[in-house]
Amino acid sequence: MMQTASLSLRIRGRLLVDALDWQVRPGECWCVIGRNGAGKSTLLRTLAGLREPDSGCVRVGGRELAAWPLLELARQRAYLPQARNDAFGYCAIETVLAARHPYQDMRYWDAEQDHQRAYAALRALDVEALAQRDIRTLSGGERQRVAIAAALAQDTPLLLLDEPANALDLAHQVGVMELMANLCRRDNKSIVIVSHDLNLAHRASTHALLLMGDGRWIAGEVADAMKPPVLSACLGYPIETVQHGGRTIFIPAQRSHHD
Ligand SMILES: Nc1ncnc2c1ncn2[C@@H]1O[C@H](COP(=O)(O)OP(=O)(O)OP(=O)(O)O)[C@@H](O)[C@H]1O
Repeated sequence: MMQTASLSLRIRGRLLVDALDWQVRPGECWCVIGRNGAGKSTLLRTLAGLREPDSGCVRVGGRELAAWPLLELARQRAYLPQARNDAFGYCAIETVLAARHPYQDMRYWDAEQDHQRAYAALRALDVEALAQRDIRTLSGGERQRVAIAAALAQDTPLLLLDEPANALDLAHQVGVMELMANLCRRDNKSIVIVSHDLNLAHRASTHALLLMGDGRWIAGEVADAMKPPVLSACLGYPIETVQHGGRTIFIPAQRSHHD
């Protein structure tokens, strides 16, 4: 369970998020939606504990972020940043094994289990065959999948993912989002995903948090929060939905030539 209480975020005097009171419960998959610069990545970094709130607080498991010893916090939440500088000369399996570090001081744990978890994560992201490859020789999408595998291998109840489907081909975009939805449903994980793809987000999420860019925010179940009028206001472009095969598809409205 993750909670924010009166969380406000500011950058250079600009209010990004104003007094956010929000709860992410086990089994919930939240997508975070907003325009470029609305504050999505800033929010995720704050939730991960990598940035101080400007006011208010973030609690994980009922305890304020700052009160968690780092190693213990690393067993609570995994964070996939939007951009990475992949380390020099490491192969894929080593980067995923590094995510097991928070468990290595635990006596009941052994290296064999770490290997199993790491390989299972690579398998879940369809990159097991690349385990021995130098990270820098991987394609952008392959590297992104290895990074997601590392977040998964960290084996935390809370996952914070900044645009995980970035650079992925269509099949892997769908696959990754389905994997996340399943982790919520099956394993009761809490997941927060920043996404610019409304259709992918809608398909995988139970809830949505809309950042309006001026501090205002809207949080709720997808059926309520992802309605065209609010989404259009949030993204600054008219959005329509069509129903297709029982699914809701979001499309940018056609503007006439006279607009
Ligand atoms: N270190 C920084 N110094 C100055 N301004 C910053 C810094 N980090 C972020 N910003 C600004 O804060 C705002 C929010 O940035 P943020 O990365 O959170 O947006 P975002 O919603 O994730 O955008 P995008 O959709 O482009 O990823 C932007 O206007 C950005 O330029």
